[in-house]
Amino acid sequence: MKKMKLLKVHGSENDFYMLDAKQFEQGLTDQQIKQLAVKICKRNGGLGDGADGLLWIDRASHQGPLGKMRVINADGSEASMCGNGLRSVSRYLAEQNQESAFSVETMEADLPVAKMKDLATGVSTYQVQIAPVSFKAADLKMHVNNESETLVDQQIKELDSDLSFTAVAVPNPHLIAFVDEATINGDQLGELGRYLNNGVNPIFPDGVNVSFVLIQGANQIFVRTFERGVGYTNACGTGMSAASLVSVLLHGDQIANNTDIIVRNPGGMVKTNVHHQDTGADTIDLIGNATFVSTVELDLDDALAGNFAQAKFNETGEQVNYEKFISNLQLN
Ligand SMILES: N[C@@H](CCC[C@H](N)C(=O)O)C(=O)O
Repeated sequence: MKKMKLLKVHGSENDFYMLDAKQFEQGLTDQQIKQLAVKICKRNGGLGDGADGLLWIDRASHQGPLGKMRVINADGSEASMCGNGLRSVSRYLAEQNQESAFSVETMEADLPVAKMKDLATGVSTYQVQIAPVSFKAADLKMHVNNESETLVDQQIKELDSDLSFTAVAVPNPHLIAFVDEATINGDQLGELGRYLNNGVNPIFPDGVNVSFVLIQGANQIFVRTFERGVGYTNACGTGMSAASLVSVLLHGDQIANNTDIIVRNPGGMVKTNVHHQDTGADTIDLIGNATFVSTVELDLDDALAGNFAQAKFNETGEQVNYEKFISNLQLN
C-alpha cells in the first residue's frame, strides 16, 4: 500500500489535482503519471468530481527555482505551460519553503512568481509570469494559409468565413478571435475546439487551445476557452494571458500595454498586465486566486487502477471565501 496525498486546487475554477512527487521514494514513470491523470481527472467515475488536469510538482532539475511544475491534461497529454495551475504550484512552494518571491521551473523556462495581496478575504492570490511568447508558425506547430509564418488578425477559410484569428504560443499554443456577446455564449467555440483537437486536422496537428474574446470596456475583457486535452474550461490562465497580449496589439485604443487588465471568465476573474516590447521579448503577468479546496489521501495503486472507493477528502474551507468573492463581483 503506497499512500499518497493530493490537493484539489483551482484558479478561476480551472481545477486540478496537485501532487508533490517528493512524497514518493521511487519515482513514477511518465506512462504512470499520464495514466494517473486520466484516471483521476475523469468527470464521471474519476476522483471526486474529476479535474481539468494534474499538476505534478518535483525538485527543480538545476539550481535556482524552488521546484518544477509539469501539467498533464485530463486526456493524458502534457502541456508546456499552465497559468492557472502555476499560481497554485507557486502557493504550495511558497508555503513549503517560507518564501514569497522566487522562480518555478516549467517545461520551457524558469518563471518568476510572487505572493500578492489577497483579491478578497481568504482568497489567496499569486502573480506568475507567462513567457516565452512566440508568434512563429514553427513554435505553434501550425500549418495555415499556405504555410504562412505567422497568423495575426487573419481569416482561416477552412474554419470560418467571418472570424479573424491570431495564433500565439505562450509557450503553449493559442488561437484567439474577437467576437460579439451572442457568439461568445454560443457553441461555435466548441465546434472549432472539437475540430482542432478531437481527431486529425491539418492546421494544428498537435491541437490548440481556442479562445473567444469580448472587449467589455477600457482594459476589461471577457475570455472563454476550449482547451486542448480538456474541452470547455471555466478559465484558462495562458488563454487569458494570450488574449490580453493580442488585445493590446490589435485593440490598443481600449486595452493598454503595461496596465492592469481585468479579465473575466466563466469561473471568476483575474488581472493581467502585458509587457509588449518592440524587441519581441513579450511577457505577461497573470494575477489571480490560488484556492486549495481539499486535501485527498488515497492509495497510489488504487488510483492507477481507477478505484477511488477508499479516497479520503478533507475540505479546507477556502471555497466558501472564493464563492463570496465571486458573488460580490457579480453584484458590482
Ligand atoms: N488550464 C491551463 C492550460 C493547460 C494546458 C492546455 N490545455 C494545453 O494543452 O496547452 C492554463 O491555465 O493555462
